[in-house]
Amino acid sequence: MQLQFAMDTLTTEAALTLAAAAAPHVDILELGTPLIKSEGLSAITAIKQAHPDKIVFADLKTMDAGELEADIAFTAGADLVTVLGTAGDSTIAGAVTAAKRHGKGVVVDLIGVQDKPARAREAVALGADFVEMHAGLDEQAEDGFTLDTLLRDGEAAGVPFSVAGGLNESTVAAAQASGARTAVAGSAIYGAPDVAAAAAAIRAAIA
Ligand SMILES: O=C(CO)[C@H](O)[C@H](O)COP(=O)(O)O
Repeated sequence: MQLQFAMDTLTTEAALTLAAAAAPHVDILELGTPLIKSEGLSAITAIKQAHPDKIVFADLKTMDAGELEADIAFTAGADLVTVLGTAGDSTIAGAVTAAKRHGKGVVVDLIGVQDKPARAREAVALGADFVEMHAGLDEQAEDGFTLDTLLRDGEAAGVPFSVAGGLNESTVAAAQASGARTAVAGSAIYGAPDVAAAAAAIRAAIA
């Protein structure tokens, strides 16, 4: 199972520090949406140049202009970009067109989608590499949030999926057991006092 580190920070400098600490333990370095909004495409280039051996994931959360937004992120150095599952099919298809031109990939983020298994199948039929079963930071803070629903949706989808929703050392094994191809961990790593140790502990839990 791949481990993806979501760097939800606001400066390229902070992201480079986080990436340097966690890189030995993770497969995918994700530039979180706030980082890309704060620093722009240059942050993607900086992370790819510092870690050419890692898969660089730009969490664009694209909702429109799929081909254009994906194209500029791939040109900047991204290997994977996200498009929202709530976007129209043509937006997903546009991003897939850009991905094919660059030899890169598209992930469809199902944050906020009601019927995640059904939209997951549609996204993969449109050419997405995989989908992200995702409960965002706000949803995680709501009363009654549980990871179980996400994991059940992943199992039901029948297509390749990642899981993101506050995964940590204690819960990541459940994501692996659900059949997820990738576990996404953000706050459990970047919020830890020892970033390298936190990434290593999550890796060890799914080794
Ligand atoms: O995309 C995101 C929020 O929209 C986060 O990067 C994702 O949820 C992973 O972070 P965490 O493990 O803290 O949930």
